[in-house]
Amino acid sequence: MPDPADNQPLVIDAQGLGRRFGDLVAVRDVSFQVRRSAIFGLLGPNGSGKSTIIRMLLGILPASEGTAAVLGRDVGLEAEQIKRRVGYMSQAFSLYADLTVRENIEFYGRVYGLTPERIRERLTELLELTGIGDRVDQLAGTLSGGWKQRLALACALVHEPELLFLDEPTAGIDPVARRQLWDLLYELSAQGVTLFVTTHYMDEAERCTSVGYIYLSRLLVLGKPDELKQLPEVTPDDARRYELRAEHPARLMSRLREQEGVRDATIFGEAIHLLVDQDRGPEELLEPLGVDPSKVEVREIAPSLEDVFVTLTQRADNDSLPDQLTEAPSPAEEESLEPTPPPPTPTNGEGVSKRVASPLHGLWAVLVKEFAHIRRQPSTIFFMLVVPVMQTIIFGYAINTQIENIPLVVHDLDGRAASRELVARMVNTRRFRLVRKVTGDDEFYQALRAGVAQAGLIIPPDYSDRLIRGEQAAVQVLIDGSDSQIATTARSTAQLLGLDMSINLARGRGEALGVAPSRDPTGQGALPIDVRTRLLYNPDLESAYFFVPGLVGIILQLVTLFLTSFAVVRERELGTLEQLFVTPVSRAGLLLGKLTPYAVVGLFETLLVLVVMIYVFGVPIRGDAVLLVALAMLFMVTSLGLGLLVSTIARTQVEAVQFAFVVMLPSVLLSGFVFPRSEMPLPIYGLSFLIPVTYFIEILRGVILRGAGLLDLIPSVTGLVLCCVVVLSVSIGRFRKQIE
Ligand SMILES: Nc1ncnc2c1ncn2[C@@H]1O[C@H](COP(=O)(O)OP(=O)(O)OP(=O)(O)O)[C@@H](O)[C@H]1O
Repeated sequence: MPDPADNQPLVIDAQGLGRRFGDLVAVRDVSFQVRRSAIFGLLGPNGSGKSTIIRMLLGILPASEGTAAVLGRDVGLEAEQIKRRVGYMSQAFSLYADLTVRENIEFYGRVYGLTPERIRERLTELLELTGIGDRVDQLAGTLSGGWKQRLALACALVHEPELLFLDEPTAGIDPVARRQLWDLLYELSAQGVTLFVTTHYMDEAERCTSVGYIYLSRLLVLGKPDELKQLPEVTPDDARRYELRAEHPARLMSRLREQEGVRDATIFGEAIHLLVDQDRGPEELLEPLGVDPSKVEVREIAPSLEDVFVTLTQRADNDSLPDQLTEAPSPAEEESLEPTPPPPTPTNGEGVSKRVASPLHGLWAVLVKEFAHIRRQPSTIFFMLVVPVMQTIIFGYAINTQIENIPLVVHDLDGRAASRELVARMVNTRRFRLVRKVTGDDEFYQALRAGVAQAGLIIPPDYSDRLIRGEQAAVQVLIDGSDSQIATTARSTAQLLGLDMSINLARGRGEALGVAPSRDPTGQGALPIDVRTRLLYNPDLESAYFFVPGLVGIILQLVTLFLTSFAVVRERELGTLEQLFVTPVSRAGLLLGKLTPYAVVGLFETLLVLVVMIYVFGVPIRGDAVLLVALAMLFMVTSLGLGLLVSTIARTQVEAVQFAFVVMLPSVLLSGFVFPRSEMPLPIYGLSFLIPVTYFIEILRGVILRGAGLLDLIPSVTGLVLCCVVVLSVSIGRFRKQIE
């Protein structure tokens, strides 16, 4: 009689599905169909490919071969549309342990776009359905295994899916909880929900309307449980199946296996299932073994599903991998309910080293294990090799504490040979590098405020005239005092140069030609050239002025980078990210939702650090504080992007720390935070332009110390905007709603 269920529409249609992970074939040419309201059970031993099939059907893992349609849509092309209509309960507990039962359900309700009212209704319905109402305010992490599964089921059902995937829903829970969960599944099936369940338990397979058995990545058999039991290859016409109950079944089974006519003997609980030639009765088999038939309960039986799978597995082994698997236990044996007797304990200490434990006992074992960990974790090797090389290069090559090339702006109002010589002498000291010649005061001060120059030379219009007249000529050297190290060098170099030129002049002209020595305005004898230095912005040369603003940038980057990369990687490790991937939450929604809280935290952190800077270190903000906070936000977004980038590379939290450290190292050492960038060799100096915090430190020092405005900061702001765009595009581009 045709089964009405066969007329139901197709819900899953998989054709030739395959998936490879490198050389490993996890799923090979799997085809099957599931119709509406069915409870489809996918069985198979560990690692046979069940979870991989579910992930492909959910669209979170691309198939290497074949196609699949779920609810009439192609999983490869229309995964997002499918996600609204399916639910998924993953193998591991993947809910938020630090949220309560209610909060978890509400969260998933929101993710699926339910209105607050509908969420309230669904919460009540789901609490009732799963019976978890008493624990609604308990933290999910503190629930016992069975209750966790019910909560996971409630979350998977919040949006009333038409199709529900359950990956080993009853693994690790007690028999009563298992039964209760299955009662729930029946109820759902009666309501028209299609269920796709993977399991290891044969009794659960018996409860399914149709089952597939997957072994070594291939689907061995597919059908309704009753049909499968009638497969001719399971019980051939010339054979019979019997169940035998006797004392010591395990011992009896191995003896029976050696009997002629016995095709198969397997333990099922306390009984033995025998497949024997039709012309051999069980009594005939027991007699030669000296077993009293009256002490053995015998009955003819139909094959169970387990018999079906055991038989088919053995056939598959014989057909395809005769040598490879002859010694491996079959899956049915592994899953047999008969407890395997423990290996005999050596009573006289046989096999155990009798040597007295040395103080270094176990060292070798631990060493071997640790090397294996290191070898298997490529990020550790990268970290161990790349970081020291980076450090060595930076410390040995890039960091030069000798100060040279201080950028100099010159405002030469005289413009004649003597003034040009002064400029040339300054540059020849190699301490200064002429970056700009200006013609107006505004331009001169702007160059210093914008940080283009750290020293400025003003030569008065009468410089040459005074020298010719033998009067003292004064020039002014203005020095940016923010970096006390640079400022001190600039000041002493300028003063020494003035002295040196004066002596030469005095010697060369005054003494030799008998010209009277230079005089100062009061008519007193004086040095011919008076170099007057003045420190701007930080006249007392407080080192806090230099370091603290830079520290604000470094701290902001450190905290946001670590928090963000951890936030994403932790979810990946816990499995909650996979759970989120199967929901219709958009990539932008997921990312913004994850990053915004950290942006808010970062904003408060910025304000806090600035307050500490002003009131604890006494470094006031000379410029516009609003501009500063706005640019700090821009930097923070970049930093969050960097965190996200790290999280797309790192698989574990340990890796996240390592990668974040790799990002932080150049940020601290090459950004100009401690060591002046102008002193770095050209390639490293060029590299420092790729580091976002370089621009932010320039901005911080500009606004805080020199009162720079937006126009002064255009180069740094442009650099930061570019970094932000690049970092965000790369990290968002790399972040996929898929398991890689
Ligand atoms: N992301 C991955 N990278 C590499 N190999 C993987 C990945 N995911 C799964 N595999 C491998 O693919 C094979 C099938 O794994 P899968 O998790 O689908 O098996 P399973 O039948 O669900 O097993 P279990 O019952 O233990 O969950 C296994 O050998 C597994 O190690």
